[in-house]
Amino acid sequence: MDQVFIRGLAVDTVIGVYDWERTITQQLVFDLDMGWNIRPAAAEDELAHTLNYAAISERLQAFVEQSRYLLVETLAEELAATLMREFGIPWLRLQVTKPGAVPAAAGGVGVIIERGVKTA
Ligand SMILES: Nc1nc2c(c(=O)[nH]1)N=C([C@H](O)[C@@H](O)CO)CN2
Repeated sequence: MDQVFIRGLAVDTVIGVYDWERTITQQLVFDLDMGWNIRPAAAEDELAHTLNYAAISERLQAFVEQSRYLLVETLAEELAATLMREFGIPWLRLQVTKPGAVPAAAGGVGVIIERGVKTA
């Protein structure tokens, strides 16, 4: 299956389990791979036939900015379900990185989820 992707999309939001985290915003970084057959869009050179990564990025930013979850797990699940429903995405892989959470972890910490069905 072909994929449309978004890498390193940074969004500030309220996230975290500790009291001090409820009073500040922190940066999260999103990497998203979305299964899609891109051949129809390529054949007709037509945006309407593919996943519009700009529109999906905007929706992701809006969703995350207004969210107030404790866990990155919950945010990932709810965000994935929302994007799949609204954009008709059949399969996705979503990585949510919380860069500042563990200072010694230079590459950040977070979760990766895959949801939906990846067809050939
Ligand atoms: N698996 C997870 N572990 C932790 C989370 C989380 O969301 N998922 N969150 C925290 C704290 O909020 C942490 O980020 C504060 O530095 C700890 N572990």
